[in-house]
Amino acid sequence: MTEEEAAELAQLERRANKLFSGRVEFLLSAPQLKFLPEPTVPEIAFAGRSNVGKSSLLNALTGRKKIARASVTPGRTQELNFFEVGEPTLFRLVDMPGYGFAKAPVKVVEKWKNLVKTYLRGRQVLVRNLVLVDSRHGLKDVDREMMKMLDEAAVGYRVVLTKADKIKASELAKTVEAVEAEAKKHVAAYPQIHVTSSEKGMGIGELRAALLRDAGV
Ligand SMILES: Nc1nc2c(ncn2[C@@H]2O[C@H](COP(=O)(O)OP(=O)(O)OP(=O)(O)O)[C@@H](O)[C@H]2O)c(=O)[nH]1
Repeated sequence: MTEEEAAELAQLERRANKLFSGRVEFLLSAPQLKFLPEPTVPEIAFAGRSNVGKSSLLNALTGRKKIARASVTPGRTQELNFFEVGEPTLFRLVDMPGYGFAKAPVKVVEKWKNLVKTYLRGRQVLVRNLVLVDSRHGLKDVDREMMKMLDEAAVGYRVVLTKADKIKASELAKTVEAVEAEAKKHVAAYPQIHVTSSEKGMGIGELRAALLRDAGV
């Protein structure tokens, strides 16, 4: 990276930090597609297995303690939750229901697939997706299914490792390498992945800056 590029990135990060610490507001929950908000601004959606740390990451990004509910009961949310960022609203963050919950009844899984697939394929303002993956576990088949679904829907996505504080640096490096190698094989995935810890604030500034770029603001 040249000095100029580094300065530009630092400036973007400062702008992103300021924006995320400003107005971030819950807009609505959509249990069905007919409840989606008007497609007036770009949207960035968050996906991941139940308990991956999605609510915690949303809270860390927005600097709030509980804008999104962090839960101890996996697989609870079955709606798309919309949060607005900026005043006036510049873009939205969309919390998608967690997947891969082993005890979920077939009907719940079907409902999830239907809602998520249709949203991903049909939402014109959806500019980016984040696929969250637990650093300790790496990619699971359910994540690969999600990535395939995004490839097919032609929605570009970033793979984000969560809970990086929970494993040793050497283990983390191995996981990063393995996940990046796999991401390169997916047409819609960014080749570089993000490493984060909501608990320690690791990778949060960089991810905020990336989201600003994605939203084109
Ligand atoms: N050590 C550590 N723990 C984390 C981190 N992020 C989340 N956790 C913990 O992991 C558990 C699950 O986190 P959530 O943020 O509720 O996960 P979720 O993906 O929103 O879960 P669902 O609501 O089931 O979809 C909680 O006990 C969090 O405190 C992190 O960066 N580091």
